[in-house]
Amino acid sequence: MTSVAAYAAPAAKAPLERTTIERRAVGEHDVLIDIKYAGICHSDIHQVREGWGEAIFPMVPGHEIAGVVCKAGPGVTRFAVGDRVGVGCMVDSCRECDNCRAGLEQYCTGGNVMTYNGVGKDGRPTYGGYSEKIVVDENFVVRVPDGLALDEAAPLLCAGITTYSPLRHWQAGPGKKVAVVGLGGLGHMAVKLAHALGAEVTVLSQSLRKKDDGLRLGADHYHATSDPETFRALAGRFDLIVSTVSAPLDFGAYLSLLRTDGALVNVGAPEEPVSLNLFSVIGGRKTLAGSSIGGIRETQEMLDFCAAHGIGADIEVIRADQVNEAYERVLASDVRYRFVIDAATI
Ligand SMILES: NC(=O)c1ccc[n+]([C@@H]2O[C@H](COP(=O)([O-])OP(=O)(O)OC[C@H]3O[C@@H](n4cnc5c(N)ncnc54)[C@H](O)[C@@H]3O)[C@@H](O)[C@H]2O)c1
Ligand SMILES: [Zn+2]
Repeated sequence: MTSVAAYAAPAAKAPLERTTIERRAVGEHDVLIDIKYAGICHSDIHQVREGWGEAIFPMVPGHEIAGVVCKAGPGVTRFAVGDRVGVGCMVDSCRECDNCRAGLEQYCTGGNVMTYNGVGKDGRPTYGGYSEKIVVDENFVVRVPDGLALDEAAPLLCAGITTYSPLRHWQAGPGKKVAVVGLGGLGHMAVKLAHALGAEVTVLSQSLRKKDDGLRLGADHYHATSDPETFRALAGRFDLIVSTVSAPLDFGAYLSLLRTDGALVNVGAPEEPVSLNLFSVIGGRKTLAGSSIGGIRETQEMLDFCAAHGIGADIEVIRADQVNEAYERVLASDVRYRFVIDAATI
């Protein structure tokens, strides 16, 4: 066991504070990662506040981890000391179910191990990326390509893969009209990725406040959802809508923007249920779907795609002692577009 410094919430809704946690000894197939940067995802805030239900405390959040391998177990074959690597939302899975075998570890039916707020195969709680070091099985570690800076790469490990996976699955590309709802951490990555995949991209944001940013990120069009005219003008327009909003939405209104056979894929994870008049999917044979992060193989594919297209996240690097303030700013939609903790300040 190794003691490392970390930022943890001691109880639900409590501010995060500096503390010390134990990391397991580096096993046969493990790597020890010197964490350089950890992104702040809205999911961290949902969980620290127990918005998704009972959670495990103390909680060290953080599932957008970028760092450098500083030790490798004797059985490690894919990584060596000095390699630049990333870890996302999962650190293990059953590895035997159909989904794991298909590279869809995020849909593991045997129980996967989340990077934090989970229980590891050793029976101990898992602690995430707001810490100096982490020990992870090499099968749940991905390589950060040389062209990507580690600070801009960290958010790709969740915000990047969560938007890349549905864009690929629903075949965003040339000739497709894609809308992105919400321009936060996930939303700004969805815009960059959909644009790089060749789709025509529209941002649907509450106001026009971030319009210049949206166009710079790669959007072709930008509309305010607070303006009822938006829903009249864009009715029946899109092949695919990706909603990244962290609060409940009127999905019926957004479904009306799809063309026949279009799909609205929700990746936002609001704390409250939503209701829907099912006539919104019956007319036009529409799909309302969800999607969770992405598998390990697809996460590597996404990082390679980002490196090939020069895509990183737009970030604001902060000191670890600014984390509570950053949470308030995320909740107030005051982030452009991801806070990233400099782990050297932990
Ligand atoms: N499905 C997954 O695998 C997965 C992965 C990561 C995050 N999430 C969830 O996705 C959500 C977004 O995460 P994030 O880190 O991007 O959060 P964020 O706070 O950075 O972004 C959310 C954005 O939605 C905007 N918004 C809020 N209400 C809106 C509305 N009515 N219309 C349009 N925009 C609105 C906010 O202003 C903000 O820009 C969270 O609920 C998070 O838990 C899901
Ligand atoms: Zn996340």
